[in-house]
Amino acid sequence: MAGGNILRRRKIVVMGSRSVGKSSLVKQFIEHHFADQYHPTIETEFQKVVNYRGVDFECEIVDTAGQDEYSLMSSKYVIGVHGYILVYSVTSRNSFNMVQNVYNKILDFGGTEAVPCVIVGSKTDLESSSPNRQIEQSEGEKLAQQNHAAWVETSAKDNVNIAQVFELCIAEIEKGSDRNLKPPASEYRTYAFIIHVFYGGDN
Ligand SMILES: Nc1nc2c(ncn2[C@@H]2O[C@H](COP(=O)(O)OP(=O)(O)OP(=O)(O)O)[C@@H](O)[C@H]2O)c(=O)[nH]1
Repeated sequence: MAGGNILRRRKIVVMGSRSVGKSSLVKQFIEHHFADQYHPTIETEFQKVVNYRGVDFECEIVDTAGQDEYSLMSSKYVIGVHGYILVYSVTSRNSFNMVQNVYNKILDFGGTEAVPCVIVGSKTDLESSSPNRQIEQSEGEKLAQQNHAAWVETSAKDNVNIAQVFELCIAEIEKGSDRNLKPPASEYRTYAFIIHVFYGGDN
């Protein structure tokens, strides 16, 4: 391998309510542009190499369609995923509440107590115009602390803190590898199956 570098692959899923600016965040990061028009996302995957502390991480970034309280968690957003970016708009209380809802569903589905995560308050450029800010910075920080997550506010329109979101996510993922977290339930099931096959399950 050139220069002895190991390319580390990391899968990151971007979730949150509809229209909070998930696609705009990802597109600003990958393609360096912002569009005012709203086109609801189906689901899109992007690849980008993120350098964090001198190490290259090949990131697969999944931009999801947006969730509401009735959305069911899918295994494709849990199995093989290393970290999450959970987005709310600072102009929407509903979207802020949805972050905890989505985070809880991820934990329930994975059977784990925490996942590497960055909580993002988007659209800060709108705070001085209409609609005004509904979520104070202190509320965002508190939510992140309660969930052992990182937190940052962004504007995709003004390109504020966009790259930081992805660097923070890698940082949380790397921190997570030291946290000695309980493996997800799906892994327990795999271990149980292997033990059953190799050592017999009749005793
Ligand atoms: N002013 C401002 N508008 C933004 C910002 N980010 C996104 N928007 C606008 O908000 C609308 C929704 O943005 P999207 O990026 O499509 O939101 P999304 O979360 O991907 O939406 P879904 O695909 O429905 O989940 C669009 O009209 C964007 O132009 C921002 O930082 N500032």
